[in-house]
Amino acid sequence: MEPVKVGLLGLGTVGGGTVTVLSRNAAEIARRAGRGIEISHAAARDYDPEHIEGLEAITRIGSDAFAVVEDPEVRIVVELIGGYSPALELVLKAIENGKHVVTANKALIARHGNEIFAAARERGVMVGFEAAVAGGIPIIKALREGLAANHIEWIAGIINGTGNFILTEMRDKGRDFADVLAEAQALGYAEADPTFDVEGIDAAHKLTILSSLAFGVPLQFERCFTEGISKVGALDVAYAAELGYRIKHLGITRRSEDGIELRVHPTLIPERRLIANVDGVMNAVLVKGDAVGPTLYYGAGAGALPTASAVVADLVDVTRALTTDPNNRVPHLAFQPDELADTPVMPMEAVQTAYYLRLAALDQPGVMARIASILGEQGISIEAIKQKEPEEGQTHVPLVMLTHRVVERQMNEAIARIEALDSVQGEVTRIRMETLSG
Ligand SMILES: NC(=O)C1=CN([C@@H]2O[C@H](COP(=O)(O)OP(=O)(O)OC[C@H]3O[C@@H](n4cnc5c(N)ncnc54)[C@H](O)[C@@H]3O)[C@@H](O)[C@H]2O)C=CC1
Ligand SMILES: N[C@@H](CC=O)C(=O)O
Ligand code: NA
Repeated sequence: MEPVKVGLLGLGTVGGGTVTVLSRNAAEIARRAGRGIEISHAAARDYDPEHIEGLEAITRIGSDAFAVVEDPEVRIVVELIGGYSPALELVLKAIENGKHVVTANKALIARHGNEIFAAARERGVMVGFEAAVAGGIPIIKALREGLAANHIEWIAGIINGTGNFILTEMRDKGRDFADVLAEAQALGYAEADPTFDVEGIDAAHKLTILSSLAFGVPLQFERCFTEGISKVGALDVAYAAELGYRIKHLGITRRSEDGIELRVHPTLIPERRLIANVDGVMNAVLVKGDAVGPTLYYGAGAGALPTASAVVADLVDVTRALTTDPNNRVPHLAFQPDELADTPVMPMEAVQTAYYLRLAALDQPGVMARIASILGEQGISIEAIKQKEPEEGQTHVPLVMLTHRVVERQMNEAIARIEALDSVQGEVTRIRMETLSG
């Protein structure tokens, strides 16, 4: 059978990796897919021909991405340019032209996926996006197919490689934040706008996708609570370690009677958990299903070849399913499109977690009692409290507390009241905690 013809948009980190994987493993991929998969037309604004293995196999390379989606020979368009525009217009045009799409663009799927999947359904084409979440880890496949028997209860994941790389290097080598971020950018891990990585926006895009796949709800990126890692300091990392915890940037989505939690924030987790020991650019996703129990998926979350592994796996899937009845394909969001539920996403104020708190207070009789009574009045019980040595020349001493679980609204109130005390200096640092056991 004739090889299936692919149009490739973008020849950067992931585009280059995709060319390489398709060329290196061409024979094995064809044995799996039932026919060869070849890039017949590529477009990129700029690329480095010296460093892309397999580039010579591409018949036509230009700079006009719209020419690729209009190319009648192309059956599958692979979008690897990133961003919202013109990626959205290109993907919609490809679908309109009856082409299948594969993309690694989580920003696009999280914000425009509902529209894209509706258009694809209408036209009877497939949209693959395995590379969009946790890079090379086949987590979308796992949720859509492998765990299809389960009522999924919650997911917690380290889903941004750049952020995990930064936290790991800062903790293990005492390196400076900006210096590690520059290295992540040089290695091709970071987003075009790296604030997406450090402020949790990229993780929120991915979590939005995971939540929809797990609970059968439409994509609702705008409802995701997002807090980044830029304020995580060396002091809190060290205090957390003394207490037996690691700080990880987690995406957490949980379903309960009250709705769906959808939140990305730095989180203290017990250091004995496997996921607490996932370091560097590696990602890990913990999924709790009612039948299977907890399952953990681990692998490289960013980088050329790991991400290309997911892009090419989607190409194989699409190739295998080219002739199938569109109604019998695996639904984009795991649940049949007419079966999506309208379970609400809970406001962060209504979410319950335990907390790590750090504050600076005057070392005087009665101060600790006052703080404890404010917490008590808000229904917050303290699990552990430690008074640290004051820094050289400081009048206030650091106090570190771990609390039991409480609704965020109560904690906001308690923090506001503690910060208003004359005996307390500056702001209270708060980091949410999860045991990830239930
Ligand atoms: N770098 C990584 O490790 C991962 C990236 N992704 C996603 O993959 C996508 C691509 O990311 P990278 O490869 O890192 O980006 P990149 O910046 O390395 O490459 C982008 C490529 O697209 C081209 N391009 C941009 N705008 C264009 C336009 N209007 N017309 C034609 N060409 C255009 C550029 O010239 C370049 O060749 C993004 O959506 C990103 O979020 C997903 C997982 C991992
Ligand atoms: N910038 C992202 C790339 C992969 O999705 C990350 O660092 O995880
Ligand atoms: Na993936």
